[in-house]
Amino acid sequence: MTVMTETAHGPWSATTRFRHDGTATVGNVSLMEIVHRFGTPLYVIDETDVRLRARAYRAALPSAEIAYAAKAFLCRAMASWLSSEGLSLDVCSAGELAVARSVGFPASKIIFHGNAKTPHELHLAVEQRVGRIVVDSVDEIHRLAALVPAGYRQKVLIRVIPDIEAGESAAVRTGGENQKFGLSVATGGAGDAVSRVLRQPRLQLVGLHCHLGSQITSVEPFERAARAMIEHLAGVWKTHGVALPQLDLGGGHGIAYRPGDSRLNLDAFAARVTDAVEERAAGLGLPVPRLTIEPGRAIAGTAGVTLYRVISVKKGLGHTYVAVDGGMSDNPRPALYGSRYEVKLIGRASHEGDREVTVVGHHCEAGDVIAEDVPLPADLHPGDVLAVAATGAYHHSMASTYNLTCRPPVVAVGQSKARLVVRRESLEDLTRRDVGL
Ligand SMILES: Cc1ncc(COP(=O)(O)O)c(C=O)c1O
Ligand SMILES: N[C@@H](CCCC[NH3+])C(=O)O
Repeated sequence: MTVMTETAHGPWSATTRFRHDGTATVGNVSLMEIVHRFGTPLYVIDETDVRLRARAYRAALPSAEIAYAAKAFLCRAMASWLSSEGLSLDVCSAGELAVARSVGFPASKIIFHGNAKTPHELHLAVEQRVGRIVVDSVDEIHRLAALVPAGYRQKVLIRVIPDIEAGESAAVRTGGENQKFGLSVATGGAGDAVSRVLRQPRLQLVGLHCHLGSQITSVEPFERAARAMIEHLAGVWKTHGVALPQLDLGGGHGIAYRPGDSRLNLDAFAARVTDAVEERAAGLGLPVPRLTIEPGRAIAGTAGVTLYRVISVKKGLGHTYVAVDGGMSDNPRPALYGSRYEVKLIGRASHEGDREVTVVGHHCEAGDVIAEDVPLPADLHPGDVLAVAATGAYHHSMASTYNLTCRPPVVAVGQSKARLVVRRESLEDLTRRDVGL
């Protein structure tokens, strides 16, 4: 008898497969076997998918620097995969820096971001000789310069507000005026920062940075940003006689969360953004800068799957609620951004038709929803296991201990084996962190 195999893709990782008998595998490893070994809720991360995406970026933009945005998801395993794939790393906290450095991620390939880096973070960044620090305020310039020892010059980029906004929801659009990131060209703040950095003998300005927002599925705003940023680089050249060699266009590349969702087309992005940079630079007689891009979600997102156990199925007046053993503490995105997900029953076949249900979490909050109005088999019952797609980015990294819930572990799958890379938080972790009464 042949067992029908559906190749998954869409929002699922490159090696995810579903069979009609209910078997689901990632990298040839059964997800139910992972559940039996490590319990639920649990994040699975497909190492092959991460590596394939890292390679796709390097192949599409061979002369650019690809700096993975660690905020999407970072653990020591992830940092070592990215390092071995030759990527650079965008970090925005001492914690991300520490995890990356703990596996020997080269400091020279680390870019340190943040709108309010603490003095301690700046100190660590300089002490560890990170490749570049992205200046995000005028206040930061003298604070940073004072930390740089004699005989050393810290390379910096300046984050400029491109005044181009894009992204899934207002909460993740960061390229416009009147938000906390970057320096405004319109107010003269960006120009002032350039002059101040150029006057600091211990700082070396190597380029400009911008970031539009996140979960952007159209190339057009990136093309516009590329042209605008080349104009700003030309402005620096005209005013100060310095042709800055680098242009960092940030991240924000969108992925599909559900079948049929659009996502950013990487090849179109590469071709059109490269053309926009080259054409505009040629038009202004400016040397073409080297591009850096900082994709986070587009590298980690589809590599992740969250597995939950169903605790109860409750029929309400309108909706049927399927409650699982996780929720907004492992996935706050529906509550924060109204994000929608693809959910599948795994581990058994169902011959019942689907009905629309709302998958909710176990937290003490009405907005604790994982997936609203999703089709799932009508005979779903407690004990069933559900898989939620595309949870590799901004899930583990945004997890909380709300209701004093233990954060789930991360299990990596690679070379046909599953291994624990981040352990499950324990009740002892939660009680021992309190040090006084
Ligand atoms: C400066 C910067 N770079 C890169 C990213 C990564 O974004 P994404 O995961 O959407 O690619 C972000 C977050 O939006 C960011 O703020
Ligand atoms: N946390 C957001 C993305 C923010 C990107 C960081 N600037 C999300 O889950 O979609």
